[in-house]
Amino acid sequence: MVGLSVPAEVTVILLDIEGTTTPIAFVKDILFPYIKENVQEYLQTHWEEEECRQDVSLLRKQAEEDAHLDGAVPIPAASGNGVDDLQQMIQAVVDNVHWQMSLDRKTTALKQLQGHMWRAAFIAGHVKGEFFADVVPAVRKWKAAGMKVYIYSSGSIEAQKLLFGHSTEGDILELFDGHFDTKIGHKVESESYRKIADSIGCSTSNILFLTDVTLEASAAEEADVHVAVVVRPGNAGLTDDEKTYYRLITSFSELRLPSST
Ligand SMILES: CSCCC(=O)C(=O)COP(=O)(O)O
Ligand SMILES: [Mg+2]
Repeated sequence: MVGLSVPAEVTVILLDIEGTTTPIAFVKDILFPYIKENVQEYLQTHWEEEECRQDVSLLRKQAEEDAHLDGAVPIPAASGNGVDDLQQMIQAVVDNVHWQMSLDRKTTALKQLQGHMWRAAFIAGHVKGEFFADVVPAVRKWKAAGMKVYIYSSGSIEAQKLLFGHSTEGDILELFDGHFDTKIGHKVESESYRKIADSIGCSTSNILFLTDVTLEASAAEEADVHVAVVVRPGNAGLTDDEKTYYRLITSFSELRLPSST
């Protein structure tokens, strides 16, 4: 039979976003350029607001942790010395954000700011979440079959909700039972998957995780989570060993649930 049989013990499907539900091109060509082009103006406009202050404070803490990295951009503490000081500080934050994005870093600090910046664009309808054509029909089918479906992405939970709540398919947030981001842990660490299972109230072996990134698949597998690697147009290529080792799917429609014929 064509497709991938989902083990009978699986009751939860956990989905990555970029490269799994959503083309990498949408994130890299639409969402990320929006941040790079607008971060300076965003900081100028929102600097005094509490949410923005917290974002900057988290970025500053991250910059301190990153100080040992090649090319790291520090964010000085505020000295309160007037307009020049403020402009220098904003510039440092802009440079830090650009530096982190040039490395496609998945820090909680960067992802939190990005989520806040995308909010206006999604709500105004300037940006709409995009999904591969098989995604929404498959998720509906899984839900009808009694599966729980969760999202686990490096994108902040707030950004995830914007993507699914303001999409080309309308508001499809109701299809998901919950969301996880890097606040629970990084996707390449197996402990994150144990914490996710605890939070859902199931065993790790009840979860099937779908992702495009083999490092994430490997971390999940180490925690006894079932995994399948999703191969989509525009995704990074896999080595021959990875192609042999992992169960691969090119569409969610290839998954065969235990009760499916
Ligand atoms: C609106 S979700 C933003 C996606 C994002 O910022 C990201 O880093 C995606 O990473 P993923 O873990 O989904 O591959
Ligand atoms: Mg991904």
